[in-house]
Amino acid sequence: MAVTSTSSLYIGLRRPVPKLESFDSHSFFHSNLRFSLSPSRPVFAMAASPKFFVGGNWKCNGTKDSISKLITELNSAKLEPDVDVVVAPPFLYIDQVKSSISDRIEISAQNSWVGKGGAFTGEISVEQLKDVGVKWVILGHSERRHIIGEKDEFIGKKAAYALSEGLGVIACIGELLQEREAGKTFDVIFQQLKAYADAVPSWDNVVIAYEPVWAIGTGKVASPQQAQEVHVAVRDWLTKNVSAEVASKTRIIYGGSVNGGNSAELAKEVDIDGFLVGGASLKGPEFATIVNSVTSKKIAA
Ligand SMILES: O=C(CO)COP(=O)(O)O
Repeated sequence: MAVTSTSSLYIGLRRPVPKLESFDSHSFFHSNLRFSLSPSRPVFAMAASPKFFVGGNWKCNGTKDSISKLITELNSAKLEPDVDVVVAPPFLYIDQVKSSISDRIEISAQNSWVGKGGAFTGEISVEQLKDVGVKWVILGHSERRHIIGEKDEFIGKKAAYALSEGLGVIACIGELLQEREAGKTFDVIFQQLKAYADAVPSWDNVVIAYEPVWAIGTGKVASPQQAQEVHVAVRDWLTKNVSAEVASKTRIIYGGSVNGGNSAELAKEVDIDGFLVGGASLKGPEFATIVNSVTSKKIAA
């Protein structure tokens, strides 16, 4: 079986397995072969590992000058090749970013209109985003759900429309602190997932971003185990409600207080396929460190 430098293979085994020096709690490695101990990627589902994906969500931050400085930092950063790297500037600066950032980095929008453009004051259409070279859109972010009031069904429709026009969708899900404390984390994220699943015809261009709301902008990052537990649940939900193939192929990335100091530990978890980064994506060198945490997934034998 061919193994390329840009893909690893997961060969899942069910726990328990003997503890060896080269093991962490979820996986061990031999060259490009990846042996997963995750029940979510079982032995019979041998599949190429999804490519690591790191997005920088700049939110409503930046000026022409600060963005120009950030682009200079990103353009000179050494980024591991085996990672999809995406930045999401505010709409107003997309053109500036597109015309000055390295082709290595793709552009995402932070939102898009639910259908074709027209008389929708203040909105930006998918067609317009494509026109200026945008490849991705972040949808269902908790700040749009909880501050602006966007609902599951509306978000699902946006995702379906963006996908139908050829944009990739970074589909956010995540629970509030009180929902976690009430033991409702899985109910909430499954309901959010169902709204996407009911609307989208295909998951080919979807990256799921699990962003617990209590971890966003708070400095309280989820522990690697907390994030892994939810990512496994998401993958299991996809297996049962969409297909085993979609469950195995879809990138599930984590967001919420990710920084250059915690990304490597999080990246070791077998079901964490990358990150959606807020505050730390505004600093070029730190964002590069987070992108490069993909190396902690690859331990040469
Ligand atoms: O909301 C986020 C990314 O979309 C995460 O934000 P922080 O990394 O600032 O916590």
